[in-house]
Amino acid sequence: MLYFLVKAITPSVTRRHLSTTAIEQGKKAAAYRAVDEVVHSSLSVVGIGSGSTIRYAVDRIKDRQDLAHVTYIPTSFQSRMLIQDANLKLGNLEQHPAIDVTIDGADEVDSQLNCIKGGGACHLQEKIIASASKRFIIIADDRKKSDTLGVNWTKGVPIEVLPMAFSVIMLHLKTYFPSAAPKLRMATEKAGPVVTDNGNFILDVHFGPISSPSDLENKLIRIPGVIEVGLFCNLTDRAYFGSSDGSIHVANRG
Ligand SMILES: O=C[C@H](O)[C@H](O)[C@H](O)COP(=O)(O)O
Repeated sequence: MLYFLVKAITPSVTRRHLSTTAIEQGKKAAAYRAVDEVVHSSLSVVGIGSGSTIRYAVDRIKDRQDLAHVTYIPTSFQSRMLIQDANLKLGNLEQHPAIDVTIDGADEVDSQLNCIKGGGACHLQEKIIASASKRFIIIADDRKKSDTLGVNWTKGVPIEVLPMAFSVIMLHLKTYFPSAAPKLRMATEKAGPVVTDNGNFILDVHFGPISSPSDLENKLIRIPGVIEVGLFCNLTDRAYFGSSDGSIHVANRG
């Protein structure tokens, strides 16, 4: 009996383990290459994104003695902790409103390098830091590459909203986009909704394939109470997509 049980369980466990490892290898390869190519010792201020991929970029940066003088600007609580734990110089936007380069992850990236971001609810600060950066670089495993936003990332576009406005915004969204099914993002280890680093709520909204991300972004940002939309249009200069075999696809904005 035990033999059959072990036999039945083993293959799926192994497959899941392998695929997670493969994804992590892709993230790491993209992050290492991006740091090696874009974070030069001539830079003074570097923005650090949020999420799981950026951890590898910080790992690579902390091993570089020639980057010890650089000040790093975080995009979230998580990113601030990463900078501090790596003993890198932590800065803020008040002191450094102009950033040389920012590296960040993404949930989906289209062929024009427009992105969906905010899977970790960090897109408000990320977009502010991206807008303050001379160069904005995306790192991701190759699952994130897509022809059209909304196809690979099926959790919806994250929208950060003022808490007192969330139900009004949901009503507006249902009126303007009847099939969008906006959902208030709920926390998993806390009762109630996810509360962002800025004290706001997140709505995840399904628009299907997004043919014109910047038109959609412009419509959504005009809804009163919407603070930021997780669509990053015309911001990314270059994207590094890593595969499990270590190969990397580099895409530049045309
Ligand atoms: O809110 C989170 C950020 O936008 C992340 O950069 C994005 O979700 C990608 O995260 P990961 O590197 O974990 O895929």
